[in-house]
Amino acid sequence: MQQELFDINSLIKADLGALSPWVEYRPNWLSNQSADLFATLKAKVQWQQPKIHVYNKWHIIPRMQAWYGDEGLTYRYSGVDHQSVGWPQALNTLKNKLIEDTAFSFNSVLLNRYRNGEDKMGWHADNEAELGKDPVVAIISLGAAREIQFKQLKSKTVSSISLEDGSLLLMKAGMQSQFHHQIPVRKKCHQNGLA
Ligand SMILES: O=C(O)CCC(=O)C(=O)O
Ligand SMILES: [Fe+2]
Repeated sequence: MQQELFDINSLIKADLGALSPWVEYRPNWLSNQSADLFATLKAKVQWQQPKIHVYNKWHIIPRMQAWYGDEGLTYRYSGVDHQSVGWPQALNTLKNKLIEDTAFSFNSVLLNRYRNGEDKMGWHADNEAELGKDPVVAIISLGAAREIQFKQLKSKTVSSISLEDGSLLLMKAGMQSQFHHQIPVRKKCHQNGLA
């Protein structure tokens, strides 16, 4: 049976602002499974820290990453083509639960591991051609809570949501063309987070 996603309006009234038609947030989506999943992913995933070329300089990305997708898929991120080798079991189970609960389809996942509050991701939209036009993007968070900020490009309004351990955030169709998002530095956070 398809579960109703929580309406973000009823949960984060103060910060919601311009976001309400575009995102849905379910704080305890993984109930008590998040610690096991986090431990499995930390141990089993081949975490990488690629270098990217920006404004004529090479930078090592300020977080760890790994990508998985349906077999045969190629995905370009951080300037490198990644060829899919299929889904590890833990991620396949998670993907199936996501598809069942949201009734959207998902073909790949980018794992981002923030080792502490200094690790971050800058302003961007998830608008790579491989994701298709107006993609629906889900963010599943594990470990230490980190803030995600959304900037509406037209109004420049910035809204934020705390991504709690075990939460699911859905960015719905159309969002990527109207907002950018980022995971800013949080110097007081000394723990691991993964999304
Ligand atoms: O780590 C997150 O919560 C967001 C990551 C993100 O925006 C991305 O991978 O495109
Ligand atoms: Fe993103």
